Amino acid sequence: MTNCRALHVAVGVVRDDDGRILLTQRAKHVHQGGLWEFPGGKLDPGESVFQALQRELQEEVGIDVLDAQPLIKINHQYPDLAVLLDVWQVKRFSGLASALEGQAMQWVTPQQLSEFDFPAANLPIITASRLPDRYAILEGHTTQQVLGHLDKIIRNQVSLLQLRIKSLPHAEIETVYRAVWAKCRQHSIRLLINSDLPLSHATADGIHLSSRALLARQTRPKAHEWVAASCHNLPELKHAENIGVDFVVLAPILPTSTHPDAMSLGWKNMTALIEQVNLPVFALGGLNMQDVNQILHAGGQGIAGISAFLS
Ligand SMILES: Nc1nc2c([nH]c(=O)n2[C@H]2C[C@H](O)[C@@H](COP(=O)(O)OP(=O)(O)OP(=O)(O)O)O2)c(=O)[nH]1
Ligand SMILES: [Mg+2]
Repeated sequence: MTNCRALHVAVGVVRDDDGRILLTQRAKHVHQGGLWEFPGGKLDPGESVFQALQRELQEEVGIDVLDAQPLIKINHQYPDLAVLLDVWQVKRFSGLASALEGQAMQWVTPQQLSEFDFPAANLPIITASRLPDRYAILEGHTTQQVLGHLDKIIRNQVSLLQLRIKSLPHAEIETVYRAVWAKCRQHSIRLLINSDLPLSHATADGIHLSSRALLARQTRPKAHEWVAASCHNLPELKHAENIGVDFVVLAPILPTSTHPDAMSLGWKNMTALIEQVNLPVFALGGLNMQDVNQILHAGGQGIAGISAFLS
């Protein structure tokens, strides 16, 4: 829940043309001093987050933010201070970044982020900055249909994929997995395997827990680089956050053609739920690419979908 007395801070994830991210080091004597951070600072009275972001990045690193979109909101209670970190992804900027306040500054790859010491609130920001705004879910009734869907997903430049294939005949699952994994490696797509599939020893980039599998666990599954989970309500979201899941899919947001009568959350409940966890949340159900902007402004990481990427 948003804490009204929390210090509202605009934070920028700035990337250069090679995809490296800008980090600065906080001065020794300030709150969270000596730790590395994404540049940014407190909102002035009456300022929007975007205006504060523009001002702070001009003051701290001398760049002009031309375009930015929300990435994630973090509510964090430090022993001495509550903060609301409103983290935006800078899409376009002008000027050459330089450390205008005498602070150390570095451009680092998303992989290198884990080598730096950040304030405790920053872990989900780092995760969010390593994730795209689209998460495709691969389904299909036949091997041919699944592989056809995968080709369309690749053409739509999706870089994060869940192998779900629950509608596929059992005997075909292993063969389809092999073909999908080979294509994912070829196209640099991160692949997560749904925990309900009989593929527990298969190699992939991670595991996607069904909500049932999520609730059955008290700890994060080991030996997976990425752990995601399906959630439908606050207890599931909180459980995912508590056991250290990296990101979640929240569903269903809108009614779908396959489940027209199922209860859906709607935009308002979705926004309220996302606000209560510090996790990257993909929205799923009845959504299409035109909805991405609304999802981002509601605090979500982006859109997940089975059919959204098949056009
Ligand atoms: N900018 C930034 N602040 C962060 C991050 N993580 C995190 O916990 N914080 C906290 C530390 C501070 O309590 C607060 C940001 O305040 P700040 O010291 O940057 O604010 P400011 O730039 O307006 O500073 P000043 O003008 O008062 O010197 O948010 C982060 O990644 N970036
Ligand atoms: Mg600052």
